[in-house]
Amino acid sequence: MPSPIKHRSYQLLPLLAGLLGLLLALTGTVQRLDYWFYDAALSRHVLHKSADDPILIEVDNRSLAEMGSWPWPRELHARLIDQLQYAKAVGLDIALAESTLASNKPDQSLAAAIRRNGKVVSPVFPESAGDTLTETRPIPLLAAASNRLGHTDFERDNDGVIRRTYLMAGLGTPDFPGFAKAVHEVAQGLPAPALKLPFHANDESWVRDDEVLVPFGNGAEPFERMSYIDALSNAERETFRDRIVLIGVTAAGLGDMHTTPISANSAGMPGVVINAYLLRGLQDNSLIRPLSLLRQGLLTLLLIVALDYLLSPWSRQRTVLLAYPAAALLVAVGSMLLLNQGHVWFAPASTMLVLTLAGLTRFIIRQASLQTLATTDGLTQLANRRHFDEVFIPAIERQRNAQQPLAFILLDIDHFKLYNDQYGHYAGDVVLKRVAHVLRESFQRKGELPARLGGEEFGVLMPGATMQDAVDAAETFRQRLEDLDLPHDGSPLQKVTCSIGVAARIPQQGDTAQRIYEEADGALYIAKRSGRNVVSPASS
Ligand SMILES: Nc1nc2c(ncn2[C@@H]2O[C@H](COP(=O)(O)OP(=O)(O)OP(=O)(O)O)[C@@H](O)[C@H]2O)c(=O)[nH]1
Repeated sequence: MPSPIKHRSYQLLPLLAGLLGLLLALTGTVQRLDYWFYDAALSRHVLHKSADDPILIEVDNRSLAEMGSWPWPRELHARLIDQLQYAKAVGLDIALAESTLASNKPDQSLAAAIRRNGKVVSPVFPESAGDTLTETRPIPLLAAASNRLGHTDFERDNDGVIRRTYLMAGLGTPDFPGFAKAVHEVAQGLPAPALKLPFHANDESWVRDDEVLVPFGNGAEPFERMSYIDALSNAERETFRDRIVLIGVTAAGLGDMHTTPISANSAGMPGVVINAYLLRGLQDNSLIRPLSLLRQGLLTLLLIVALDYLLSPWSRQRTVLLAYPAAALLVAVGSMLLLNQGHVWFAPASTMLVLTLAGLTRFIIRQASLQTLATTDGLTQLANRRHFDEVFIPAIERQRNAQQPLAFILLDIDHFKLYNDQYGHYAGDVVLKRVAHVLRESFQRKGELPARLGGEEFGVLMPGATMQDAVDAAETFRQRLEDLDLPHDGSPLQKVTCSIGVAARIPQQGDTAQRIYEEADGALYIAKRSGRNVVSPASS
């Protein structure tokens, strides 16, 4: 069926837009955008100091310079732990996974200090040993003396930056609290849990649960730091009263250093500092929770439905084109506000992408349907006069340049006024639709364009057709219409028929649409005069 719409390719655009979206999602571009938004939002988040903030005792370069190279004797750690007897909780974020070789006296003295203190949390983390994944814990003596163990596992995002961790994790089952959570539990006075047996497994993986984003902030670090060597001084004992203390390695090159959103351009952030931020988040309830994919998807859907509702059909195309990207921008701003005010992370990039694509799709579909409306006759769905002229005029030019023929068929229903008078206007409309249907069926070749030119007058453009071709095609159509036997009492044949005039030739200089139309109209007039229901070729 010849289409009255010129740009059917419009309808492919939503598909292409969808594919582009998929590509952006698959190549990780969307995720990178989310990271960018997240980091930008965090950089607007300023943290303020509070009395509950942990104190960090750091194995820093100064302590190393004064106390000798690492590892230090365990008796030294025992001394420090004794210094912290009045602390609310102590996170000993130092790997003590190997026994001292010479004798186990140092281990015993550290274990005794840990036990005396009673509020020490020690670290556990996953490590692969060949094909096997193991939990690396402090040696059993120290693990047993600790109040509890906490895992120090952070998740590295695709761009290598640490933004999130899990409050629970473990081999096979996630039953170790995160290190900061464990320290927080001790500070809250929760009873020490029973120590689980070490777990080694070939087929178990490290399982994570309860995802949170670390509430890093911009500006000055909100917690105090103290060199290990200073913390050993008796004068400092009172400093730690009722405080949460984290002990860890911060000297460059010695401990674990991680890239974080606020340390991306510097040397990295020691694990113990990340834990301090986490602990702070736990203390003042400012841990950031990511919105689940399901909720995020539902919210996106809701947004699209709401926008669709607001942009009801009468809104202007420009509004549609601008509204969706504007909504996408609002989503970005909203997600930043939600992060800073509500401590919830709504990763905006995919929603923004979906909104933009939805807007583009809606715009394209509306554009296509507007074009259909502008080029189609509402009653018969054939091309309208305007569209017919748009095609007719350049076709004349083209055929003239190519020295190829062109035919124009003009047809008019016979005694249609009588039909309307007798059967009513509505029945007349039905006849017009039937005629249009037969026309569509009769002129299906490439380039042929049947159209309703007005009232009960139809035209067909046949580029490439000679007079003989066009007269034959017109005759076939005339016969088909007659064969429909649509009753028409006012007609001598008692059925609906039409008269047809045909103009056809290789267009010459000076040939215009008007001239060709008038020729066909003259032939149609002769057809009417000669008794109707005939095809009459124009004599040019
Ligand atoms: N039902 C209906 N009738 C229409 C429509 N457009 C035009 N007409 C009618 O078509 C009729 C055309 O009548 P005329 O031009 O006098 O010609 P005719 O009665 O067909 O007579 P001949 O053409 O000489 O055979 C008029 O009665 C118009 O009202 C339409 O959209 N629907």
